[in-house]
Amino acid sequence: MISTVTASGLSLRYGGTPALDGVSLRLGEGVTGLLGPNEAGKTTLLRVLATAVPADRGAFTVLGHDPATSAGRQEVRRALGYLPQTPGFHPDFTAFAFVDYVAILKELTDRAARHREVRRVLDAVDLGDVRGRRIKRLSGGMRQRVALAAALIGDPGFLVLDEPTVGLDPEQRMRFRELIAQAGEGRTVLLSTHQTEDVALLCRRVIVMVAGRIRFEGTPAELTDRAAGRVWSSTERDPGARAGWRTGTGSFRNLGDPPAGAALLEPSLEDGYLLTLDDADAEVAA
Ligand SMILES: Nc1ncnc2c1ncn2[C@@H]1O[C@H](COP(=O)(O)OP(=O)(O)OP(=O)(O)O)[C@@H](O)[C@H]1O
Repeated sequence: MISTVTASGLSLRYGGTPALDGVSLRLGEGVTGLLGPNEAGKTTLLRVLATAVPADRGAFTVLGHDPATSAGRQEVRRALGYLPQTPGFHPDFTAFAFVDYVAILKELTDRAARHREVRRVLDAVDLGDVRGRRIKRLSGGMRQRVALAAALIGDPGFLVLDEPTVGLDPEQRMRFRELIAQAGEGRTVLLSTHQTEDVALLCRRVIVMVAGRIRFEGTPAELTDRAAGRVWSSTERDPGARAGWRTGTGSFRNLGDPPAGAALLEPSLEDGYLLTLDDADAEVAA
């Protein structure tokens, strides 16, 4: 993998709590999923990489630019498209006016060329027909697409997406996944999500963060493999399981170290993720 984004030893404390605790990573082209429980530090990592907040320690580069200097920071921002967790829409703006406003901030000064670019990104997210509609009259899924269009302005080489599929219905989520997969062709995308299906279906690589640290980095198949031979079914809750839940069929799905003769099940990416979190807890407790 050719690295397009590299980070080493990124740390950031809010008061006494480390939100990032020595994060080192390498990203390449394609979509990398960022999974982790609430408060793991995912948003903080994305904000640091998007140069919205500086780290206390550590360094990173984006497409060869080092944001430690103001000239480098400017280049990183030029190369960046950022969809934050809560996009700051002005509800009375039309979709076109909002994306145009972002395009102005991204230094697209020629009006005609800028308007062409705004139409291009709105068409790319299938909002060409409603570009004149006010944002307050758009559905939640459409608003997310407006935010994605804004992030795509200027064809950035590094796209940072913070939980873009939250609150979308399954059909909208599927459509959004397609758009993100398309966006991942030829550029580096870092996608924070709580949806393990998002990662299984569209990510080339996956990072799991727990308590400000990276606990896993690899392919979705490697994360799934962590649960190989560690998922089994039983008719009663297995007290020896690290985690277990009743499924729709009434049987229990158990994770951990199976008893002899257990009925092993095919692992999912979610199983691998849950066991990675549990292994991390065990490590902290040890
Ligand atoms: N601006 C801030 N001021 C103080 N503490 C903060 C701030 N931003 C984040 N934190 C703290 O840093 C830690 C990491 O938060 P962060 O939002 O990065 O986690 P997250 O993994 O994105 O969580 P979620 O999945 O809930 O969005 C948390 O303990 C959070 O309370």
